[in-house]
Amino acid sequence: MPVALITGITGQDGSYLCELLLSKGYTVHGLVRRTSNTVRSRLDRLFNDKEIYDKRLFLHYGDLDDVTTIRRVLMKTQPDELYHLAGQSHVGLSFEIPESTCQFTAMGTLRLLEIIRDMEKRPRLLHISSSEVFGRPDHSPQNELTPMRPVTPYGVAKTFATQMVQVYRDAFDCFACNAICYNHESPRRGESFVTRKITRAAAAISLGLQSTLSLGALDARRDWGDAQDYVEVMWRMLQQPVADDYVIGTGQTHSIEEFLSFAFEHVGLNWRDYVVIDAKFIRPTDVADMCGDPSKAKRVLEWQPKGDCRQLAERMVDHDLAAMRTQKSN
Ligand SMILES: C[C@H]1O[C@H](OP(=O)(O)OP(=O)(O)OC[C@H]2O[C@@H](n3cnc4c(=O)[nH]c(N)nc43)[C@H](O)[C@@H]2O)[C@@H](O)[C@@H](O)C1=O
Repeated sequence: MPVALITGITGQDGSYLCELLLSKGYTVHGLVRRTSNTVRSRLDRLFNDKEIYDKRLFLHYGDLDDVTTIRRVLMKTQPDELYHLAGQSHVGLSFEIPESTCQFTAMGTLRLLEIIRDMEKRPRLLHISSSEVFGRPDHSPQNELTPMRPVTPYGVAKTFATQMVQVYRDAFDCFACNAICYNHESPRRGESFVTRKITRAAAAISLGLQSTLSLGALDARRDWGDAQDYVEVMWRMLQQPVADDYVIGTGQTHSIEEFLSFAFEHVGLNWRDYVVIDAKFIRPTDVADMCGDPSKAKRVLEWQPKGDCRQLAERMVDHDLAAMRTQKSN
């Protein structure tokens, strides 16, 4: 039975990946941060399945800046595959906390690479990189050869981590891959990211629970994919004979205004009646129009991005409506 270790298992991607690996017969270990909040709602379904939780899913406390503990967990679990998804992932927040963003996102990755380098039986490593590494590229769509020119603290931290993965692959022969992911969303998306903020607001406004939605700049365009679809491709990357980097996107972009329309139209409302611009959500620098070229992933990994953005937005609104209705009736 293959063994996987996931950092960031309680997040959107980590929880979907955990489900995918369990469905494929893996034993899954997850690294979780010790906080006073023990609610891990994205994993609830799995915790309630005794067969899985007792025998094939194990959580270990450990922070990315705690090398001793991470080394101990790696030595104890001896994973075949290590999916490194943890880190400070909010771009806007990275302007407020650049040091800790770099500590976790950049240095955290280097620490993992250093431990793997010393291991007798090295796990295959998947590092989740980001389209933010491209910053303001001079061509669109971007692919694996597009130069990295980040413009945000988060983008800089991800660039460091991505390039370290390449260095450890080349210099030390580690099986280490970068999944250069564009935005990917789902009903499990964190509530401070723009898509989920919008779908929750559309649901809440339609139920009379909220009256306005405060946002920052609305002109950016993003290549929004489906998170569940993206974890499948992460797994495929580690099944290849050779480690490599892949751009993971849909090749299509939408503006925030379009996403607003998808979500609000679904509940019969016009977003223009509710959105207010609040300067506190406008970033000092932002990437404008990000579009991924997934040709290599399609060709080598035989992967086809699924779904469209309107359907994704509608699915998220439906989820938020259902959750709010349940809460309201309790
Ligand atoms: C690929 C990349 O994808 C994500 O980063 P992101 O693209 O920054 O995602 P977001 O949802 O925070 O912002 C999208 C856009 O929406 C604008 N925007 C307007 N008003 C609000 C607003 O009120 N909140 C937020 N969050 N954004 C807003 C904001 O300025 C930006 O232009 C992360 O997963 C990251 O980890 C990652 O790797």
